[in-house]
Amino acid sequence: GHKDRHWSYRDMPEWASMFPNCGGHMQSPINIDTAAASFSSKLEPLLLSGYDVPPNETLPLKNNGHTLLLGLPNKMTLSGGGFPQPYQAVQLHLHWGTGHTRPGSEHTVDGHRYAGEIHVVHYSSHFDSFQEAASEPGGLAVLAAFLQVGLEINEPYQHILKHLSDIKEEGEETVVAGFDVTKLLPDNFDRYFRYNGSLTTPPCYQTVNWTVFNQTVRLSQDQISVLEDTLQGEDDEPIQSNFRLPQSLYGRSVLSSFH
Ligand SMILES: NS(=O)(=O)c1c(F)c(F)c(SCCc2ccc(C(=O)O)cc2)c(F)c1NC1CCCCCCC1
Ligand SMILES: [Zn+2]
Repeated sequence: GHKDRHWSYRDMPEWASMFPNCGGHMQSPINIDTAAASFSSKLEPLLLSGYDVPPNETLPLKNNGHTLLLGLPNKMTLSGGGFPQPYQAVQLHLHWGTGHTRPGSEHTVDGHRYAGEIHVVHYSSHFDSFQEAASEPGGLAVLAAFLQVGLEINEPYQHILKHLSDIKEEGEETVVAGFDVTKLLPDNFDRYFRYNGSLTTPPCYQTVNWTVFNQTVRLSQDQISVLEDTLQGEDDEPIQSNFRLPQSLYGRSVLSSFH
């Protein structure tokens, strides 16, 4: 109910009654209709600096009951990309499906749902904190890339996935050695979709500048299965299909940085 403000993907229809933003008209995720996307020459290549975290530094990795959260140093800066100002990283997390039969990306492209999706969450460097930025339009920026099943093991993802058995239970936390976080993203920073939307879970703040890479990331089937079968959330239920359904555009347009 209202007081405990706790939510789950099962009670997605109730989110708007507990968190008013979730019922707004600029919600995420969305289905990206590639034919309806309009090219914008303002969408220059993304510039990521400070993402190569030295191995002698550690990053916190937490099972927060909804996903795996990797805490990021806010020296990691996102700029270029037609952004009005630079953004600083907060955390990254993943969304996935169930039993490699039901895929779990949040965004879909021409109705296609991918196996999973990575989100790197940032806040505008105009503000001193995530919370402050979260209440301003464009205050937040999330980089999203689709995870697909490929034939090879993805070593950079293994750097995180190898720790999941240590944080099976909700609330458990461990640390991973610093590494180049850009290696979790596609290598083409020039081709992406752009639209204004929201966080995809409560509190659903409608202040997110979304960037969805056109190129996907490939993980092995085993790696996707580790993601789907390891972490447990509330009452030891496995965390699976932790994605929100697509939201209406209500007239919003999706831009693309490429023809
Ligand atoms: N796709 S998304 O970016 O909206 C998103 C999700 F879909 C998410 F599912 C999540 S996880 C749920 C929110 C949450 C819960 C607990 C903790 C903690 O114990 O530290 C942290 C966060 C999640 F953390 C995020 N990103 C968060 C959104 C809400 C809270 C503010 C933190 C940064 C962005
Ligand atoms: Zn997310």
